[in-house]
Amino acid sequence: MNAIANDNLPWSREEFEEKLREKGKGYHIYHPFHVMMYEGKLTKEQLQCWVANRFYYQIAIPMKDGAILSNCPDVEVRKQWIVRITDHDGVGDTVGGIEAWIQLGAAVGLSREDIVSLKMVSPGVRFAVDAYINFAKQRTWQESVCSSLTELFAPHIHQQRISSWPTMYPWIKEEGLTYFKKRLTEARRDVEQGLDVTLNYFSTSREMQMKALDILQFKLNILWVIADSIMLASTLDIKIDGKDYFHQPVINF
Ligand SMILES: O=C(O)c1cc(C(=O)O)c2c(n1)C(=O)C(=O)c1cc(C(=O)O)[nH]c1-2
Repeated sequence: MNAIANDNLPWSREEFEEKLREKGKGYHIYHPFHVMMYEGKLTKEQLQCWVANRFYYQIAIPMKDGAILSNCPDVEVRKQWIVRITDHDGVGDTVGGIEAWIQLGAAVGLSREDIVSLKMVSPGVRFAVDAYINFAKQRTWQESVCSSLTELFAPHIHQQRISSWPTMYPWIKEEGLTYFKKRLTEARRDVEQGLDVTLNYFSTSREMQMKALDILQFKLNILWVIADSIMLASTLDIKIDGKDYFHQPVINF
């Protein structure tokens, strides 16, 4: 077998997983805004801006997972996947991730209304998050499952916040960390399922494996653009007619 032919063979399951994990080099943990957050360099207003904007991602996740379920004919996959929705929405009296995120808002000094009104959400964040939901609506369920694999890298960023915030931002109330503590275990469980589906479905050819890497890159880009938009919205104080430029309603020309 010559070298060219070898290039076209699918990677082994282990090699493929390694390639997916290598994508972690582009995770938003390395975005300047998240680096500043970890290093304690954000102001209270910047952290509030991040919490209010990220809420738009939080409420999108169950809708994205609902879209995956609607495209998935496999009962066994659905039985596991549905837990992702209740993780965020809650079940009965058990508080879910969305409510925990509102509590994070309170811990950084935002009211419930500040958060749920979405009035602080920048257009760039809306655009990026909506692209994630649309991807899940339009693509096969396996491709959408693959796009969730940024969660491979999420426990690291959650752990960073749990470790650094008490020292770097002592003014944040302790309940603010509840969401991240909750996600540590949930994300590890989610990743096992997502990785298993991806390694099975995309392993039929090198071309399919490359497609999976592209999908993961698409999702990394979404997270990166969310951080870009939040950084811009929270760093620049641009006013037009006395109103914040980033929160302008529709402008009619
Ligand atoms: O705080 C973060 O940096 C971060 C990143 C990600 C991610 O990597 O997509 C998720 C979360 N948090 C998260 O809390 C969460 O519930 C979640 C679900 C998903 C997904 O794609 O289904 N990603 C993430």
